[in-house]
Amino acid sequence: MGALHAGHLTLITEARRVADRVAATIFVNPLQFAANEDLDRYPRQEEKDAALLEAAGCDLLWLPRPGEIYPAGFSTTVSVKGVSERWEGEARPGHFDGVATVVAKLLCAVGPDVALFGEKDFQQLAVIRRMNRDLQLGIEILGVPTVRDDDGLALSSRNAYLSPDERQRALALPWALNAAAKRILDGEDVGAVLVEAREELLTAGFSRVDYFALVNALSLEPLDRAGGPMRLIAAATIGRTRLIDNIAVGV
Ligand SMILES: Nc1ncnc2c1ncn2[C@@H]1O[C@H](COP(=O)(O)OP(=O)(O)OP(=O)(O)O)[C@@H](O)[C@H]1O
Ligand SMILES: CC(C)(CO)[C@@H](O)C(=O)[O-]
Ligand code: BAL
Repeated sequence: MGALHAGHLTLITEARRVADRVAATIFVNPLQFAANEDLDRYPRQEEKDAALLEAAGCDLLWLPRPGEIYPAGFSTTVSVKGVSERWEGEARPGHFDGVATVVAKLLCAVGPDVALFGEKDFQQLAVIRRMNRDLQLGIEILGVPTVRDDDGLALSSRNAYLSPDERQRALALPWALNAAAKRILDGEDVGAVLVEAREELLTAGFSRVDYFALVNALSLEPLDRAGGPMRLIAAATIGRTRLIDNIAVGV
């Protein structure tokens, strides 16, 4: 969606390692924003982004206009059930329909062999993998580990909304995830760890925690005790900014 940072550029670097030619799209997709969300203020800097992509080794940039993607009369929705329903799906109703619809269109238009997405949007990656399998698009979907600032905050275009004070307080999110992961691996009660993590975020200055959950890393189903491939996922709001983050638990 643009306003590129080192996380996005890592997708290009990784793509270069696995493919001869690399294409990127920048499209702030209206379909995945609810009416009360930040579509209008989402940062846009297309010329700077184009230069960053070129320097990172991207061969082709497609910047579609909304009317190219959604011409008059557009009537199709791609809706992935199951894995999209909880967490972001609950907090942002309709969001994953918007994501799946646009990603299906972008992938069909570009026709890549491989497509790379960031693990920062962990549930989004799971939704796209499911769609790719269900629609038999035959694309190899690769997840790229989250790129963080030196102090641990996951890079996100939305970090630009944070005041210096909020930016400092936002560190509580990766800290709470890391602390909770250690405690779960140490065998502490999962329910108690998750409740305390929410409290830590509220104490640090987050006004709202949409979820702080231990999930199966493949199905995104909630876990009330440790076992199998595990991921901690969280979404919380500080000031006017909603941040998401996640980490692997174990391995
Ligand atoms: N810190 C990061 N590390 C790795 N990949 C990332 C990171 N941030 C975003 N990405 C990936 O880049 C792609 C484009 O994401 P998008 O344009 O929504 O950026 P974003 O920085 O996540 O923005 P926002 O936080 O505002 O949603 C997605 O596949 C996303 O998962
Ligand atoms: C996958 C995506 C490009 C769909 O608009 C967007 O949600 C993103 O950038 O993460
Ligand atoms: N980074 C996922 C896209 C969104 O938040 O709308």
